[in-house]
This record gives sequence, structure tokens and C-alpha cells, in this order.
Amino acid sequence: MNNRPIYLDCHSTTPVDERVLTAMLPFFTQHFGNPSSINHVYGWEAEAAVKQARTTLAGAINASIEEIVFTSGATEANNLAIKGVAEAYFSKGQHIITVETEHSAVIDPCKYLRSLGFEVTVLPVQKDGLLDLNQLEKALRPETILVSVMAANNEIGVLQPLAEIGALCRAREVLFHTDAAQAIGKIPLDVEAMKIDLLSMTAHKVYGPKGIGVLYVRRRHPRVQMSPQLHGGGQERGMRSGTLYPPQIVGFAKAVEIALAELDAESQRLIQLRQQLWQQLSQLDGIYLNGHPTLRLPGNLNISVEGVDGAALLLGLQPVMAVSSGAACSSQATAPSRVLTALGHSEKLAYASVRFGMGRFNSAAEIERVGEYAIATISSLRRQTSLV
Ligand SMILES: Cc1ncc(COP(=O)(O)O)c(C=O)c1O
Ligand code: FES
Repeated sequence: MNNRPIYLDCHSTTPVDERVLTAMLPFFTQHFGNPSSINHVYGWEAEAAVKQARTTLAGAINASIEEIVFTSGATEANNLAIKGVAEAYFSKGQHIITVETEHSAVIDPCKYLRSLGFEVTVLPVQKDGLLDLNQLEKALRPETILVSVMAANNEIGVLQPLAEIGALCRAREVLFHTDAAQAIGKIPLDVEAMKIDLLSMTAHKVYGPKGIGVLYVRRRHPRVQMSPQLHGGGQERGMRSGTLYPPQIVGFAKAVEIALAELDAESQRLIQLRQQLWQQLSQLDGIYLNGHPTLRLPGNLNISVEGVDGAALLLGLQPVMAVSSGAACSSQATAPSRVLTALGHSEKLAYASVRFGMGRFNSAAEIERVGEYAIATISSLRRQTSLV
């Protein structure tokens, strides 16, 4: 294990924290019951554990337990929010607003709705990756039913102004959905203060297991209507049928509980690591920081490198660090990152980019090694390019 590259791809996924695994284990074997079984203790104990997890997850975003719908992850939560609202509000209007830098799990459901006849406005971002609120205000129409803007970007870590967006949407009586897959447990989230109506989260970016997520659906002021996308046994108050998965649910809650307890100290530590890495790397010329310098996730550093080939750069870094140039699901694509081109980068620069996703298990010594190795690799690639 020790010779493996240093893991710096925490926006893609994170390892399960040992404390999370310990909390999950009894629910595979000993307490294996189905939370929907109301006639015996096996069902009751599973239901009690799910209820406790619901309480923790609701508390994490200042929601109540009836507003938590378990899903298989953020992809499903986003699909349920966007398609479910589109269906339920069809007679009110058919216009949806989202942003160019959203994850495919938001963009693609919107494109799908467009193919069904909905109108979708995809707003651009500014050079720093932030949404221009004036543009959003101008895009809102009487027939707009939903605005979907992510909390934290998965490539450049940029944090969108959720409270301002929420206030704008609420004033116009438009529902506000946010994809908080990268944000939960990393930054404070409050659905009341931020006037969020729907919020997607996932466990595996915050040291919880893969395959479990939540959609928060507001029940009061306003009560969100949503058409289910999975029909069946009627679990989750009919909004998402399918037997609940207690080990994953318990693990998700434990992961969020730990992340929130450690949030302040961990943010400070990661910001220091990020600054350390940026100071090291920016000794070189032709290195650009992608995204807003401070309004970003503590563990995110995304750079573009001039004068090197993107694929050669990633290949050169591989022996020492596990990094990527963008979203894992599009890492096989040869096209430059949609997010970086949205910042106005030329295609070439957008392609020679590296996303460093630092997390709980990275040390300052590791980051120093990463910085040194990256500098050596970039310099060597540039020397080779200047020879040809
Ligand atoms: C912003 C964002 N949304 C959605 C997803 C998808 O989440 P999941 O893997 O839980 O389906 C991810 C992660 O890949 C993400 O970064
Ligand atoms: S689904 Fe995870 S990076 Fe795209």
C-alpha cells in the first residue's frame, strides 16, 4: 500500500473513514432487518437506526426528518429533483434555469427535459467561476419553475452564493435546487437561511460509503410538489420506492456527523495545505489558478499549466500522485473540461489542467512532495517541448 501514489482525488471519491465502517458493520449481519417490517424487532431496530440517521442528516442542513428522502446518490437525487419538479409543475410553467458549470447529473436531466419540450436556460459564469446574480435575475420568467445551481463545483471547488440565489428565487416564487454533493460536510449549509427548496447530497465525497445519497425536499413555506421517478413499495412517503439500505444510511449519517464536528479545524488545515501547494507551484511561470482564489472548497486547488500537453502532464504525475484533470466520469473524454472552457480559457490551456483534491488523510509532508514532483515534471516537459 505504501508505494501507491499519494491520493489527491477527493472530489472524485474518498475512502470510508474507519469510524464510519465500524458504525455500519452491525447492520449487515446482526441488525439486518428491513426498516419497513413493522411486525418484529428486526424491522424495528433497523427503522430506529434509519430514523436516527435521518435526524442527523436533517440536522446537518437545518431541515426536519420528514424532508429527507434517501436515494442511491447525488445523481439520483438530482434526477429526482429536476424531473420530479418538472413533472409536478408542468401546468404552472416549463422553464428551468441552470448553469454551464454544473455536473452532468444536473445538465443531462435538463437536456432530457429540453428534448421533451421544456425550455432550459443555461447561464454562463464569470471568469472566477461565480454566477452573476444580475444575469440570473434577468433570466427568471413568470413560467420559470426551477433554478438549479450547485453549492460547490466538483472541478474548481467554487462556492456559489446560495443565500443570494435563494432569496432571489423565493421573491419570485421559483423553486431553488442545489447540488451539494461536494459541499456537504465541507462548508456550512442551512436550507432555512439559504432559502433552499431541494438539496442533493452524497456520502462518498465525505468519507462515507458509495451508493447512498439524500434529496432534501422542503415541506413547508413552500411545500414542494414532486413526482416520484421510481414507483413501487411506496417507501420514503412514496417519493422513492425501494427497500432502504440501513448500513449505507447509518454510514452516511456517521460520516456527516464526523465531518461537521471537525469542520472548522479541518477547513483551516486544508486551506493551509492548499496555500502551501499553490505557493510552491506558482514559483513557476505560466501557472494559472482556476476559479475564485478564496470562495472555494478548502481542499481544492485547480491549475492550468502553460506550455505542456495535458495528457503528458497527467501521465508524468501518475507515479507519485493520484490526481485528475476534472470530473472522473468524463476523464476518458478527449474534449477539454466544460467547466474550464466556461471560465473563458482557450481549449489548449483548459486541457493542460490538474485538479488537486486534498482531504482528511493528506499530510503537509505529502503535499510538499507533491509540489516538488509536480514542479520537476512540468519543468522537464517544458524542456522537452522547447527542444522540438
Ligand atoms: C457536483 C456533483 N454532483 C453529483 C455527483 C454524482 O454523485 P453520485 O456519485 O453520488 O451519484 C458528483 C460526484 O461525482 C458531483 O461532484
Ligand atoms: S459522476 Fe463523479 S465525477 Fe462525475
